[in-house]
This record gives sequence, C-alpha cells and structure tokens, in this order.
Amino acid sequence: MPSSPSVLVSLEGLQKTVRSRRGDLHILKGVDFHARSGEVTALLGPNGAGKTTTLTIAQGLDRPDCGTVRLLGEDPWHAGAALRSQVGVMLQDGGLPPSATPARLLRHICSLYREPADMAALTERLGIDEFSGRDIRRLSGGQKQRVALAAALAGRPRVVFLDEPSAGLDPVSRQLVFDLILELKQAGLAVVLTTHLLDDAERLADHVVLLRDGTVERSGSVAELTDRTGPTPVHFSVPQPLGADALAAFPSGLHLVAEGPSAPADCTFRVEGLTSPDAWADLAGWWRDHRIMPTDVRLLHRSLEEVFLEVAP
Ligand SMILES: Nc1ncnc2c1ncn2[C@@H]1O[C@H](COP(=O)(O)OP(=O)(O)OP(=O)(O)O)[C@@H](O)[C@H]1O
Repeated sequence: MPSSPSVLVSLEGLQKTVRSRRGDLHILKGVDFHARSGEVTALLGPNGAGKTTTLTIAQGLDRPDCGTVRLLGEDPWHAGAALRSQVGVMLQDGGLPPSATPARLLRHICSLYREPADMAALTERLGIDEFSGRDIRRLSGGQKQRVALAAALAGRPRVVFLDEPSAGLDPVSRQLVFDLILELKQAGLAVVLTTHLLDDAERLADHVVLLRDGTVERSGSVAELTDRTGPTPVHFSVPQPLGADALAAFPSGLHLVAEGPSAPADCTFRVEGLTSPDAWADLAGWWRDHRIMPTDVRLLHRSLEEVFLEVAP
C-alpha cells in the first residue's frame, strides 16, 4: 500500500437539479466527496439519496450544475481516453450485452487496452470459467455481477467505481468479491462503492459517506461513525445466576447492569466504564476470583446499520 494515500477522486459542492413533471428536483444539494488511493470509500444512503447521480458525475458521464469534479486530477467531463483507461466502472444493472458470452466480451474489452489485466487469472478467481461460454442473457444475477466486476478491472484501473458489487451474490461469491476488493485496495487503487448491505460496508470500507436527500449527513471511518473511538460497554452471559458475594465484590470503578427484561434474570450483564487496560484487568480479576466463566462476551458497538437508521429513518 502506498505510504501516503492521495486523493484520486475529489468532488466539492456538487449541485444537480433535474426537471420533472412535478417541477425542479434538487437531486444533489452541495455534496463533498473524496476517495483516496489504497482505500475503500463507501457511498451509502437510502433509495433516491443521490448515490448513483454522484458516481455518474464523478465518472464524467454527467455534469453538475455547480461544484468541482476531479478524477485523477482532471475534470472527467472533458477528459480523453488517457484518463478513461485508468478508471474502471461496474454499473448497477451490469450494462452487459445479453447475446455475448463472458469469454467473448472480456476478451474484447481486454483488447481495447494496451496492458490489460491477466483476465485468465481474474475469471478463474471469480469463478467465471464455469459459465464463460454461456450467453450473458442466460446468466443469473450473481454471475452477471462477477462478469461486470471482471470487465471493470480489465484495464488495470487506478480508480474503480463499483455500484452495489455484492448485490445478489451467494456467500461464497460474496467472499470472493470481498477478497478481491481488499487486494485492489492493498495494490493502491481507490475503490469507490455503493451498497445497501451495511455489513459489507462495515467490513470493507475505510471511509464512509452517508448521503440523504442529496446531502452528506455523515462521513468518516466506520469507527468514527459508530463512536468506536471511545470506551465501549461489554456484554457477557453466565450459565448460572451470579451469587450475592460476587455481586457485592464487583470492582468499584465499573458499573454492572443486568440486561433484560427479555434476557434470563441474573445471567446476562452489561459492564460500563471500561476506560483503561486496568479496568479490563479488574473485570477479568473479578471473573477469576469468583470462578465466573463468562460465555458470549461481546463489545456492544453501535453498528453502521444503527447509524444509517438514525440518518434515514
Ligand atoms: N434524469 C432524472 N430525472 C428525474 N429524476 C431523476 C433523474 N435522475 C435521478 N433522478 C431522481 O433523483 C433521485 C436520486 O437518484 P439516484 O439514482 O442518484 O439515487 P440513489 O441514491 O442511487 O438511489 P438507489 O439506492 O435507489 O439506487 C431519485 O429520486 C431519482 O428518481
């Protein structure tokens, strides 16, 4: 990974209005968005938030009414082939020709580049070989997704835009795609993706931009958005209710809260106040001294989904 990530996609103050039968529709109302090399940047938001419009503008396929767009340092709207050959795009609905086979299509796309990717390795990696001779129209949604991803990577891009890359994938294919995305970022690409699967964003993204109604509501790392930078409460369960002696001897600097009412009485707890390694040692020492063998020990992080639901109720 490059030592200092550089900004490869920069959108500042994007505004976009379209005419509709019901009057002017302000789709983007001043969106700022940056994606860096060696990072996965996830653009999230509810349906109609403006994600696809933002990506379309970032790719140079549309123009904002107002704002600045830089892709690899250039305005993509005016850019030529040299810029476009460094950018890979995977569209939401694939945009694949239905009567071509994956083998023929990917061969054709590779022939457009001077130094194409090792497509044989990529198709094997993504499990495309199994169906590469079948017409695209006969492929399942998840198979088309994988072909679209291979097509986006054919030109060894420096920036890749992936619109819902894991939509419709089974768990095995999803893992293949995840591993590939993490490798792309390690190779120094700027990966920009949209997804409605917040677990995916949580696993993959270095930086998250949460859009709602054409406005950036929140942005930052997953840890920042879910408040993981401060002390996190911990949950634990025990097989037997705790005795009065153990409860009376609970470390004074910590706070023990019985969870319920749905949890079994006296068997599930939350501990607050774990602000230092010493506090953690106090908790572990208490477990040891009272022969408590906790099960199901978990940090009670907020999830990205909870943050999303706050922003987009
Ligand atoms: N050319 C257009 N004419 C009219 N409305 C448009 C046009 N393009 C986009 N919109 C509207 O702008 C809003 C934002 O659309 P966009 O596709 O960017 O949202 P999105 O966040 O990608 O949504 P989704 O998650 O459903 O893909 C939507 O309400 C959409 O219907």
